[in-house]
Amino acid sequence: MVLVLAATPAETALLRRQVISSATVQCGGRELLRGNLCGTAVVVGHAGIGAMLMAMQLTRMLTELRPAAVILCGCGGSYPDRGPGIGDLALASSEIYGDCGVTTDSGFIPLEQLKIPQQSHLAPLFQQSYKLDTPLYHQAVQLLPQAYCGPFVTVNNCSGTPELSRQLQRLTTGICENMEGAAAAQVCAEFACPLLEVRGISNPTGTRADEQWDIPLGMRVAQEAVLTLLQRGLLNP
Ligand SMILES: O=C(O)c1cccc(C(=O)CC[C@H]2O[C@@H](n3cnc4c(=O)[nH]cnc43)[C@H](O)[C@@H]2O)c1
Repeated sequence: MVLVLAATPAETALLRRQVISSATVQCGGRELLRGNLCGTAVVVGHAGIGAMLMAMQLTRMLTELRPAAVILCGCGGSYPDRGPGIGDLALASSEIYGDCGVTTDSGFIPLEQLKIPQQSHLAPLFQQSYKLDTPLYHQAVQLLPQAYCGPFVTVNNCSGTPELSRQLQRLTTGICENMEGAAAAQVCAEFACPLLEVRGISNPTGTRADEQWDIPLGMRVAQEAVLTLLQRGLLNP
């Protein structure tokens, strides 16, 4: 079974309409949809917005459901001057915590570079980025040749100004900003569960101008990509 996961229900509405032989299952007091999507056994669920809710809900789901893999889908922002534009599809080769660290007069210091003692036998090590270039990712790259592929950046503080946007792009070389991916990658790494992250671009980062945002389009593009992947035999070669 594959767990198809998004932050919000709007990001799976199209997928849920296509699930057949469906039944509702409970996880942590929330409803998930179990069934068959394009010939693949799936559970479709939602974590809520942001890294904390993603970590909490995904931990529950992996513990209770034990999926063979997770596909995280949703909308995301694209950094200026690089890669995808609105309505394009993006696949994550890695996930980076973009704003975990310290902002100083001389720039941003990633948390991983601070001299905080960590003891892995007592607590999990903090890791700034997670590689997602697994066999699942490489299969998806082949099945979705139109997709932009590269690092994704997860933030709590979204880049609503051109300055912050450019800074994050320069520091990370990311192609897509979001609020959940690195947390999903961290939890999946802990559980040794393969993760694929697929996002449709809903907006450029650095602007809040309404005419530059199309959230329904970003959500649709990501879901259509999930359908294409399953129809083309991802996980069922
Ligand atoms: O109102 C704003 O200026 C604003 C800026 C960034 C994001 C939001 C959201 O409400 C997005 C929440 C939701 O969508 C994903 N998402 C979509 N675009 C972005 C983005 O440019 N930066 C970060 N996250 C984005 C995100 O994964 C959340 O689930 C509002």
